[in-house]
Amino acid sequence: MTAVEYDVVVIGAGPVGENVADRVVQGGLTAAIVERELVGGECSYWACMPTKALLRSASALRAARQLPGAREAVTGDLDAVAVLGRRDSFASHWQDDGQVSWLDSAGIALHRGQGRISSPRVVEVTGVDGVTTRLTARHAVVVATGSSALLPDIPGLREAAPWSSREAASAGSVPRRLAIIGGGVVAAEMATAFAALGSSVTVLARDGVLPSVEPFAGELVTDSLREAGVSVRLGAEAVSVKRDDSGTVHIETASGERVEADEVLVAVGRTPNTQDIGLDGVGLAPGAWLAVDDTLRVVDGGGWLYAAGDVNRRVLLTHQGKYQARAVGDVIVARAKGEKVEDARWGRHVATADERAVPQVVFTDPEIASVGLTAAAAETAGLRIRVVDYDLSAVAGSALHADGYKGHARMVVDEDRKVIVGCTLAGPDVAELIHAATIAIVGEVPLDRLWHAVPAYPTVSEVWLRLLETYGR
Ligand SMILES: Cc1cc2nc3c(=O)[nH]c(=O)nc-3n(C[C@H](O)[C@H](O)[C@H](O)COP(=O)(O)OP(=O)(O)OC[C@H]3O[C@@H](n4cnc5c(N)ncnc54)[C@H](O)[C@@H]3O)c2cc1C
Ligand SMILES: NC(=O)c1ccc[n+]([C@@H]2O[C@H](COP(=O)([O-])OP(=O)(O)OC[C@H]3O[C@@H](n4cnc5c(N)ncnc54)[C@H](O)[C@@H]3O)[C@@H](O)[C@H]2O)c1
Repeated sequence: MTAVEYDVVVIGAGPVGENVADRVVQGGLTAAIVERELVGGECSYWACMPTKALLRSASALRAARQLPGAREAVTGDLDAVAVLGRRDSFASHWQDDGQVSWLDSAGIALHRGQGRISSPRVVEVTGVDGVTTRLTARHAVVVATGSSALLPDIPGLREAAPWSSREAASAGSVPRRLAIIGGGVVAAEMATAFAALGSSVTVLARDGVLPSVEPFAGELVTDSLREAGVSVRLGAEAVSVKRDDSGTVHIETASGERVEADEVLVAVGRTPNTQDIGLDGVGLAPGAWLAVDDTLRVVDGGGWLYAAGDVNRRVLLTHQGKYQARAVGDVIVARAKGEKVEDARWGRHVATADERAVPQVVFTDPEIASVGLTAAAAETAGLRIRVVDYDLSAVAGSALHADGYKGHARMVVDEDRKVIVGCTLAGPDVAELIHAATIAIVGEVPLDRLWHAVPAYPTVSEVWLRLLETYGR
């Protein structure tokens, strides 16, 4: 067995692992990264990038159709083959050469294969050829193995060969009929995409559509999916699934409804990739999410084991995982060099924004851009809040942006501190607006001062002025 020593060994070369390794190398340490599939991870090939590529052309087409003059210039329907082709290039045709070159240029050593922790600070990598390499980390091992789609225990589901988000994101053709089990982010985005691409889509949304965002946002998306011809069945729970000999999938719900489809996509959440990474050898439970302390060190992990990104379950989003990666990389370097660890709230070595300042954009029609707490979450957290709502279509910039612009904005104010703790914007092209709210929340900018942040006229951002006026001075 070959044996190599590095300062830091990272398991998983998704966006998070790559950023951890880069950060420690920039800090003057050596790093190796272990990857069993493609360097770049879920986000690059089966999640963020391909799904957003699937959605973007339809969104541009909708925008053109909402404008007289442009509408008349649109002479055909969405070209599904061209959309899938553009998606292929955004997934780099499922080749990772570009990312491997980047690792090289960043000075990070790549070991391909399944990584398993065999003893403290030791990772064994088994390649496809069965050859094992032993990597010893002088300072730290970082688990950045991400998550996989969860398959619920519904009779017949596994045998029916369902799609997970991977098959949806990388689909080579558009099924005539697509059924989706789940109503969360993946379900809402993929229903939007495949309906636009020409599928007849049915969504079985047991717990509602986008139940974790403000209720008005989920309602707007539900209405618009229905307008696009999607059958959205709220409260419907799939209880049995069967694929017959002709390939048709039959789904039965708890209330006895029956749905037929050519493919069924299961989108009911994620499970951590920790089943086969050697956790039992260091006294941790295989298959469990990895709990971490404020500096992202694994609880009961001996002090040398860290976990960042999806696998620690703090936030299952690329940008937030990369934010954690910067903190982890820096804290490993600080500890290795005996430097001061800055672990107070908002310190350099902690990911404080994970708690209450996480932005997310759901690329549905309308887009849902949110950051921080919903009104319900703020109340559950015991905050004394005031909810400020504004009709986004009443803003001059929105009316100009598209005829019949439909949208809504909500700001949640902590009345004791007079700062914003949450914001949700629902409307066409609101994605780029949310960073202003993120800054206000992270910066804890007092409302009195926000009055002096004047949005340009006539932009959709003027909703900020309207929200403040509605709140009152
Ligand atoms: C359909 C879909 C769409 C999404 N869209 C967005 C979006 O628009 N914006 C957003 O912010 N987030 C989005 N997400 C979430 C985002 O994809 C994840 O939060 C992100 O990929 C997490 O990054 P990660 O590095 O933690 O894990 P991953 O990207 O899962 O990478 C982990 C890597 O570790 C490797 N690995 C695992 N175990 C081992 C092992 N034992 N040995 C070696 N290698 C191993 C895997 O092969 C993988 O390459 C989406 C998710 C899905 C499912
Ligand atoms: N644009 C984005 O930022 C984006 C896009 C896609 C995915 N993601 C990330 O990927 C993660 C996974 O997305 P997801 O949609 O799979 O999970 P999710 O947690 O967003 O939604 C899963 C939904 O399935 C429901 N559910 C759970 N078990 C069920 C069952 N047995 N039957 C029916 N419904 C059930 C849940 O109530 C929930 O609403 C999310 O956490 C999200 O952060 C982000």
